[in-house]
Amino acid sequence: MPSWWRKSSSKEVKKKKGNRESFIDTIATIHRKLKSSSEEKCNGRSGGSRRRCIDTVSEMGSLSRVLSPVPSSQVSRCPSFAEKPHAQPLPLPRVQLSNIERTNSGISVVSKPESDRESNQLFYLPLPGPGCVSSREDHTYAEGDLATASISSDSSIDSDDPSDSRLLSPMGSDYENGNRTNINSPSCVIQKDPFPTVYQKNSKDTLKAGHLLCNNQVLSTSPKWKPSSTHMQNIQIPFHGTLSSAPDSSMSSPSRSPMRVFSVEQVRNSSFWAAKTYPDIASTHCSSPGSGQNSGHNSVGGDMSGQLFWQHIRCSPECSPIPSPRMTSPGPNSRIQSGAATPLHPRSGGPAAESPTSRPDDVKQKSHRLPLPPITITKTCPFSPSYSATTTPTVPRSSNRVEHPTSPGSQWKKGRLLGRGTFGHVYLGFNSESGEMCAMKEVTLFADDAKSKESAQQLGQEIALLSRLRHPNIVQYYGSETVDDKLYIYLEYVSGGSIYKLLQEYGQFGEVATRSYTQQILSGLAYLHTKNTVHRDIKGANILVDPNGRVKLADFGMAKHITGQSCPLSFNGSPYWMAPEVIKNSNGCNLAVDIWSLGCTEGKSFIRLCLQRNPLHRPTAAQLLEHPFVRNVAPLERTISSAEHSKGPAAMRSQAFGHGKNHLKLDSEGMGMHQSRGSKNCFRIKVSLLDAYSPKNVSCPISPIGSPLLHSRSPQHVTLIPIRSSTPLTSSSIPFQHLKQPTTYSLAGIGMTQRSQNCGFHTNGNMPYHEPKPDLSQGFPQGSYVFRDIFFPDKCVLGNQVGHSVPGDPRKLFDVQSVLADCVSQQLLRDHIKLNIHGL
Ligand SMILES: Nc1ncnc2c1ncn2[C@@H]1O[C@H](COP(=O)(O)OP(=O)(O)OP(=O)(O)O)[C@@H](O)[C@H]1O
Repeated sequence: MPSWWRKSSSKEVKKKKGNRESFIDTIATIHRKLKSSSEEKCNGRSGGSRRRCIDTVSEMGSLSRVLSPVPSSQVSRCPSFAEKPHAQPLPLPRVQLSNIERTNSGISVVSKPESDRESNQLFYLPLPGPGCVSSREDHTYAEGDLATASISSDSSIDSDDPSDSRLLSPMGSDYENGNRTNINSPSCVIQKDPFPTVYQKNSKDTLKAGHLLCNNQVLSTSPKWKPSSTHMQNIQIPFHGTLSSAPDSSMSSPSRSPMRVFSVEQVRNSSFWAAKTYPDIASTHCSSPGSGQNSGHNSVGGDMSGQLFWQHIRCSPECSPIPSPRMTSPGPNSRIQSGAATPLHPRSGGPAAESPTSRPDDVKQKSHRLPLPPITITKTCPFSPSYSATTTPTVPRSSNRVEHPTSPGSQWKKGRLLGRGTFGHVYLGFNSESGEMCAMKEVTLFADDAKSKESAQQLGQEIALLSRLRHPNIVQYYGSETVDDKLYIYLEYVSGGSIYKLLQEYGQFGEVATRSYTQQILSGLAYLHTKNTVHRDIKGANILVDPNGRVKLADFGMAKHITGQSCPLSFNGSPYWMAPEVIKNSNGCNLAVDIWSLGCTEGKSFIRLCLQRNPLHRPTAAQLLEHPFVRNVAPLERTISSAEHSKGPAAMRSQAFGHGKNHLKLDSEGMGMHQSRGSKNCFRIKVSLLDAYSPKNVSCPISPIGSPLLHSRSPQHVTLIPIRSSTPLTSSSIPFQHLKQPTTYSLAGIGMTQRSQNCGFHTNGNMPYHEPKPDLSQGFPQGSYVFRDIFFPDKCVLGNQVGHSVPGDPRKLFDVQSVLADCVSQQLLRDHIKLNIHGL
């Protein structure tokens, strides 16, 4: 070999190694900071606070331990197992035990230096230690864990990849699917704060931590929920071959989706990416063996020519005219290449395997196999490279489950691919010991990527934020760990997939679902905002649904904790959901940006409330929870449960009405305005959409999930005609203050003939309404759609009276208000509505 070549190669190796270390340093620094923060809290406490501190540390997620800045200490703790009299071997088959060493450290996996990787190594599988026991006392919302951990029998891949079902032009697809901005596209925007402050670390510390991490190769987090067993050990399992524990895709790098808005630096480098040659890609087929899955976000198969070819023939919604140089996902042909061997990434160091429990010669089984007992798995693939990745100390614990698992050796095994995101793939994780499931977000950390560090920062930010959140409408964070060059984030498994996917597969939602989802999203947002955290990427693809209809906000990669009134100006998120102030860089980011995004994502009923250009005019999430569209919405799961015990279809319809408190009353009163079928005592209200009177100057961003109510097929027909507006429409926005204006909507019913004195009210018994007097020449009078009763349910309108008192049965009027509110909500969904009531 020529000397110049050797020199060059040496430099290259050093460079790559340096990049790798630098990248891992970033992760390490993030984890160290989290740990440091936790330790500071701990040190500031004493006595009885100690336990609480431990809990806090545990609850903060494994991140603080995984990426401890002092990994050496963690490592040193591993052998201490011998000193622990309570240390007991795991109930694993003998064939395993011979190769397993245990420690009592709560620290997870530690592997040998890279130089030893080709030999049979011992590395520690993460098992929680006694000191990591979490009381989980404040796990208020843990009840949802089991509900969401249902097993999906669908062997196919659940992908939310918008590219799956669309043949769109790059721009068009981007627009319709709302994917994040393509850094290479003309519409790309600039992120002003590419590096969150919290992750701007001291370089020395970073280097130190990173070095240790590199030496150890594998570090894992402490579990968010740690088993309370007193026999927590780590296991050392001989390692054969590569440590690529989840080498499903050799191209899984933490690169971003082309549709995501990123930093200035990224944008600047876009030309670099566009012009760059991609030896890694060219030399590597991007396939996801066994995935059988829809194409990934930014996936194109194989080398660059393959990418271009695919884009030409398919134009994935996330495809950019300029293919992303950092394609992280298997190509679209991965579906038909299911089971095909995955070529190695030049640095993957070993053969890829889709599943850690898979045999290399049984690819199909890799992606579709059922969870097998540990002994079976072990015999099949006792120490496969990917086996380590599926082991984690992280054990989700719900309040209604045993806190002391019989076996402390809970191990996550990577299962089928659930979806692909910007940073990597998400797999189903199964704990064959406990039977639990989780979602494993896997990110390959290739340090030769100039942007990997930033990717790590973003992931670290997501981890840091998620670890502090606990709410039934937010995907629960379980923990994270770094295994070799892969980062795993363990999350609550939400088996229903995203709203986006559900809409794609099943079409529009009914009103009950829409209202329920909206209400739950708002609940999650309200909680999030109380934490001064803004999600910044609310959209259908990031809202998951469990089998019981419970909604979970997910993907906090763009989330940010803000201090003060607003966070530093940044441009993150998905353009078509972005609030105007974000786009205009006028006010930076604030909590209100999520409200705007919500208006773009759910139904249309909130659109005029949410999509107000002035963020100060937007109602808060808490205020929107009082909107009749979501107020009193019964949880879907409760509705289903109640329906099972109902006496007949009428009761079920009543249940399905959505007003948990009122639907029975409505039914008995014959006021089931949303029931147009079968209820003799009901009247129907029909809605017609007149495009000719569509509102003017109304910002109406296209949602990738569409509007469930725009093309309603629901038999529920509601018609309202706005007759007047106390606030003449002068702009596209409706100041929130105007919501306090008197009600000026209309609802005509049978026999409603009594006209009010000053508002054009008509009454029919207890049924208030307004005479429809649409000023069509003015367009849609938006102001008339916002009325006090929506937000002030205690102030009822009866006849021409506005007050708190409710003559007769208060529930009746409340029902009426609910009905009216529903109608107005419907009214908000349409550009123009025509009254057409049919009495029965
Ligand atoms: N907790 C979960 N349960 C079930 N499926 C999940 C879960 N988290 C993610 N997924 C699936 O994986 C896909 C990608 O996940 P996610 O969006 O979090 O990744 P990402 O890298 O942050 O993507 P992006 O930032 O581009 O939206 C989701 O669309 C969903 O299909």
